[in-house]
Amino acid sequence: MEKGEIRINTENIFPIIKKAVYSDHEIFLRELVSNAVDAISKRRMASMAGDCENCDEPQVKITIDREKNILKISDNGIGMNDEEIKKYINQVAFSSAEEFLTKYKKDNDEFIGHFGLGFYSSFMVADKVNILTKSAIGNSKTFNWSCDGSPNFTLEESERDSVGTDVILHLMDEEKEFIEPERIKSLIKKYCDFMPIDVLLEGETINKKNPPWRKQPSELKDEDYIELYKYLYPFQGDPLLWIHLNTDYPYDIQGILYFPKLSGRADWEKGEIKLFCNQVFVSDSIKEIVPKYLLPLRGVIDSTDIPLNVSRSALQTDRKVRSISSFISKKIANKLKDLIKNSPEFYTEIWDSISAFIKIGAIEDEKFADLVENSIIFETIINSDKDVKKYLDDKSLIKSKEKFYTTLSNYKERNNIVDSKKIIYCSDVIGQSSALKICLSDNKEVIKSDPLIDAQFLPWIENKNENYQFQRVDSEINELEDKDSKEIVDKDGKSNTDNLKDIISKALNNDKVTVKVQSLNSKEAPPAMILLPEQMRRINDMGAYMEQKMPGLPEYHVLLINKEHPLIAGLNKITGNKIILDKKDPVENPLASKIANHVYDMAKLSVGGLDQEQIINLQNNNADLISDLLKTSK
Ligand SMILES: Nc1ncnc2c1ncn2[C@@H]1O[C@H](COP(=O)(O)OP(=O)(O)OP(=O)(O)O)[C@@H](O)[C@H]1O
Repeated sequence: MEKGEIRINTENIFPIIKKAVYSDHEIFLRELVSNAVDAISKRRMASMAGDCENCDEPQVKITIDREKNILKISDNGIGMNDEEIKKYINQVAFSSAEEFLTKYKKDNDEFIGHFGLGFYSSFMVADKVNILTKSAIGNSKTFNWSCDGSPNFTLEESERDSVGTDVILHLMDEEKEFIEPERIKSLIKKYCDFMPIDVLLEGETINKKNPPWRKQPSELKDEDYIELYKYLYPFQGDPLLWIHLNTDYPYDIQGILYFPKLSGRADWEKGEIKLFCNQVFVSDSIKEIVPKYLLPLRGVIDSTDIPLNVSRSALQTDRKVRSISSFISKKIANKLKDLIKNSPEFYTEIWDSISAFIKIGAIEDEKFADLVENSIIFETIINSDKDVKKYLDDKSLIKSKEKFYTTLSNYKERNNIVDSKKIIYCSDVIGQSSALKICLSDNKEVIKSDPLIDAQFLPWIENKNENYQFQRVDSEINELEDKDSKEIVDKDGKSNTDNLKDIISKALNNDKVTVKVQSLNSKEAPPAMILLPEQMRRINDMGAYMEQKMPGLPEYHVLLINKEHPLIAGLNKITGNKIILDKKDPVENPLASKIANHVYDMAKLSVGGLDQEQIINLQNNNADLISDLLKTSK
């Protein structure tokens, strides 16, 4: 058996390291400034252990020499001696981070660089790079390392006034954009804003410092949170609410997440949270750090615990990332709990804007679902004319701007719902108004559902918890029977109800429509209504959803005839003699047939079940019917 060591041909691997690892040329600046910041942290760490002097004023300076086409990044950090240059610079993929952490026994890793590759991104923009460096430790000399992008370097003694490092980039002709102060200024803003250290360009500090998310929430006012949001996301209006993440256990995570005020559809794909590592901007398009349903959130997450890949433009998707992501969703769930408990009115004001996030989150993530169970609310419609005081005093209702809101469990408790009794909901106050009025006059409480998201969310709740059953307000109407109303029975034993059913069924001549006759004692009840039995309607809705169209009126439906209504009573009367006697063809009475069809069309019209052509027909038939009625009323 032969054993050996795999070797890498530097000539071939060098171009890969220089070009392939990083996608964007501009990130060389982020890498070099991060190295400078790390060097300053290392110097501070070493000085605390008494190994060197700390610098008075840590800073990173960027200088441009237009004539010579040189960009210089200088720091007053720890610097390097010749041995360290050979170890950390000449050996690719060798970082000093671990050694520092071990040597100075630091548990919390505050360094940005770990892979030992970042420095080489400078060869994406420069055809020659010099490092002029003087170590802070011992009485070190200054060294000048130079490399033209080939695997060959030179290292010689040199001069530098003080401790620290200059990285000198001789820019390629095609990368001359990086000699423009405005370009560098915008890169400093992008990558160095909120760094703990001043980054100067031509003597002027360019970066914003003191990130608010590093402060204690008690030190910040609402205005501070809003100001940061507006700085990060200009022209976006104020955020709805924010969550200040500020923990060191189990993860070191600082940050502020905002629920934006979204106009139109939420962008569920984009991911606009800015990721920082130790106050150094890493990326604004990292998606894995929050669960997918929270992607429309904005703001900042700053953590050294997030495992970045080499290019720092993506995450290593591992258990830790998943665990951080569920930690963040837990924090959000806790914030919602806190708001509903302590600021219920404010919560109802923002609820419409955040409910889609929360409901989709619950559907997608079981743990989140359990956490937000009692933070999911519905506007609820009650017949407050009857006993306003009772409702106003009811602690299980949230009152806000003349509206009432409830959680589902409170609804159940308030309405004494056990076993088979269902939660009644209304998805369209106008389209379902007849049924809604009847329910309210029967003292039922009706929750308002969102026609889009709840079409998915309510069946999901039923599936998850068999104690919850929902029924749309127009799926069936309880008989509001007038106890005194007497049924007249003819010689064949047929009642008014049977006769009406016969007459109308014959007149409609449509076996997909089930005619049901009931007494609806409510004053609000119309002569007839379309009812859509719950399961039948859901199947229809689902079909429409699959075909991506609006669910229309299902072919199969129930026509509920209210025999208490004067119109129906009248219909009964005019057919009383003729039709019941004439068993062969009960709709021989053309007026009765026209009235029955009119009643049906009006019921369909009120649920939006007539198309344009049918509406025109309705107008013609109406005119016809009224003419007939006028003839008979001479
Ligand atoms: N400005 C500097 N001052 C002092 N040491 C530096 C400086 N720049 C680089 N070094 C040393 O060179 C090493 C390699 O740097 P490089 O940027 O290639 O990788 P890194 O920063 O350690 O890791 P990463 O690839 O994750 O950025 C660093 O770990 C550090 O020891």
